[in-house]
Amino acid sequence: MSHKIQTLGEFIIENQTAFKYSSGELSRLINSIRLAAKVVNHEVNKAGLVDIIGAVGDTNIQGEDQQKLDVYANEKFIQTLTKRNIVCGIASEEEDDFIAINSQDENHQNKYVVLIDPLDGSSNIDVNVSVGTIFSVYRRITPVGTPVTLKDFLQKGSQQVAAGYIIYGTSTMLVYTTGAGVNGFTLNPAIGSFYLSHPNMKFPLDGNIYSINEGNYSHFPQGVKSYIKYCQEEAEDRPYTSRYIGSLVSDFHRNMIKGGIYIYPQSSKNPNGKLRLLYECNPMAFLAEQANGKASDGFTRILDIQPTELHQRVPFICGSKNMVEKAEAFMKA
Ligand SMILES: O=P(O)(O)OC[C@H]1O[C@](O)(COP(=O)(O)O)[C@@H](O)[C@@H]1O
Ligand SMILES: [Mg+2]
Ligand SMILES: [Mg+2]
Repeated sequence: MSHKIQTLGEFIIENQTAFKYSSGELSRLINSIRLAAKVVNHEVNKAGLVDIIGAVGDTNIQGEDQQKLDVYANEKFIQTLTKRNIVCGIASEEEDDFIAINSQDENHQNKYVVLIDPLDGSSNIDVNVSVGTIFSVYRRITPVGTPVTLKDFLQKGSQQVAAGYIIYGTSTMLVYTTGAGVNGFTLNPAIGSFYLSHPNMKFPLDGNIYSINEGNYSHFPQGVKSYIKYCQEEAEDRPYTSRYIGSLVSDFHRNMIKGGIYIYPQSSKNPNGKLRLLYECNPMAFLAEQANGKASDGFTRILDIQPTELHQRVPFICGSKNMVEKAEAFMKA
């Protein structure tokens, strides 16, 4: 008889006590994200058949054209978390400001805030290339019983209690950590359940895949240019392979499985880089470190950066530890 493959629901319950604040609340929160992921996955999978591709005609606070799927995913995650009375606040790439969620009994008993990138890789939606959702969870720092404040969201990444992503690709997976390693679950669309397909995921210490948008090469700092040259010409363990999907979640996922490095540096065009610290870099950095990888802005550990704004951007280097340290050495040279 083949061995039982654990479902995500079973895994959440069985690992609840491993979590130092375990009261079942975080488990209910992850379960809500699981539900919203299935709803969004259903729409992503038929993008092209239904009127869900293309822009809505509005721009978000990032100055980006909001895609219909950005808005749809944003609504579904916020609705699902709000209706389940599980969080006291939500911040999203698609929302100008954070949303305070008052628990039905108006005494603000919920302890967690969630930060999301509802649809990551928006430029790939219309061309049928894998996209994702990214989430980050913190315990509030303001007293329970009082309205949530910006302070509850501007916590260092090292304070995260959970983080993860959903990748809508050749298969749909939910990958997350609560600080006890990283586990990946694949959705069986026929049954509608996520199964533990990738237990205890780890970045290989080394790899030969580098992911960076070389189209911006001329705008990069010298250190980044030198690292790209190193990957192309000088690395002893060549050949290196350049792979860039243009969806952070997908590039990260591949690099975690195969070994590799993802870089979105500062440039003369984007002095602080492009990616958002709170709902892109912090959750991916927490996952990377929990999977033996590393993440920095070239100089400082991402999880040690003190956030100052909800939508602030930071340069981002993330992946196999030895490769990140090599790139950092070029940045510091
Ligand atoms: O097209 P560029 O400049 O290379 O940027 C691609 C990067 O931007 C992103 O699409 C930003 O995320 P959003 O799609 O959520 O805005 C990342 O997923 C991706 O790695
Ligand atoms: Mg994104
Ligand atoms: Mg997005």
